Amino acid sequence: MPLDAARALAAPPRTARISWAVKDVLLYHLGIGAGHPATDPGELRYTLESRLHVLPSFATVAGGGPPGVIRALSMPGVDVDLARVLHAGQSLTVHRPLPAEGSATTSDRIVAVYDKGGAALLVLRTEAADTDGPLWTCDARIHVRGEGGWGGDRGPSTRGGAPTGPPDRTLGVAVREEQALLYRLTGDRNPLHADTAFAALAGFDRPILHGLCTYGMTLKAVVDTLLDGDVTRVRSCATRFAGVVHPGETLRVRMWRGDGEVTVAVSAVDRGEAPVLTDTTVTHS
Ligand SMILES: CCCCCCC[C@@H](O)CC(=O)SCCNC(=O)CCNC(=O)[C@H](O)C(C)(C)COP(=O)(O)OP(=O)(O)OC[C@H]1O[C@@H](n2cnc3c(N)ncnc32)[C@H](O)[C@@H]1OP(=O)(O)O
Repeated sequence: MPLDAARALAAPPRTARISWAVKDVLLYHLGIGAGHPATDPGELRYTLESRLHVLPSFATVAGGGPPGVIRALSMPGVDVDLARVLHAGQSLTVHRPLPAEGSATTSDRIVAVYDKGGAALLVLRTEAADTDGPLWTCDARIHVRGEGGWGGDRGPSTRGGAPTGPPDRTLGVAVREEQALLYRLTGDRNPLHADTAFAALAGFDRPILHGLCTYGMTLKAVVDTLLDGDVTRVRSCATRFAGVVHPGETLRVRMWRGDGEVTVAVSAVDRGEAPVLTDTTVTHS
């Protein structure tokens, strides 16, 4: 059976040792569009080792990618076809600022399996710690088309939305044509993001962008626009991947300030403002 919810939930956590270097952080920042436009000197904090700050979303790729992507999809009780998988949501809590180089022990396990009828929704939790204590906790929500309908728990029912009032800040963010090809070098080599033939198997007419790439681009937009470029102020970032992003298109990032948090909505400008990220919140100091 490709998906056995009880077995997946009962499986013990998997642990791994990961490490990363300055070069990995620089590559990640390029992968999410840092340095664009190249004329902005502030971008050097993402692209020059002597001024390097680590965007907390680097946690989602530290050590060569989420201890998942393909590995997450082949654990006890989970053996699903990659062409049926979409990233549906992501949350990250950083327990302290990420160092530009380091090593950690990660532990990951499936913490929920929801039966959405036509699909299953898996929640994969990853916790990372080093010798000084916890570093980050991530939850990835993974949508598996065609795997629902076993009569299991449907889970929470949330419909994507955004605040109704005018945003405090709005930013246009260009996604480069080669963005997915660059981003995949950070670890997620899912052919969905590079190979037109594979994208067709998943029901798309061309490769789509990694959800975690849009996630990083959005967090960077918030940090640069509302947090004075200070990556250490970020505490958490949660989002729902409500619609696909195509390399080469322009995104509109709308931000609403709250008390210690920013609510964000991202849409595709040239597709009638189709929602891309909804239910997005960045908490900060
Ligand atoms: C660490 C491991 C990481 C693994 C990553 C995987 C590998 C990567 O390479 C893959 C990718 O990056 S894919 C690219 C990024 N993702 C996308 O582009 C997906 C865009 N979203 C969609 O297409 C649809 O929203 C879609 C298809 C996701 C859902 O659309 P619909 O079927 O129309 O569903 P909808 O009606 O919106 O919702 C159905 C039920 O599911 C719940 N739900 C959906 N997203 C959720 C989320 N993020 N969190 C919680 N619940 C969520 C809905 O609430 C709904 O529940 P119910 O029916 O009970 O109300």
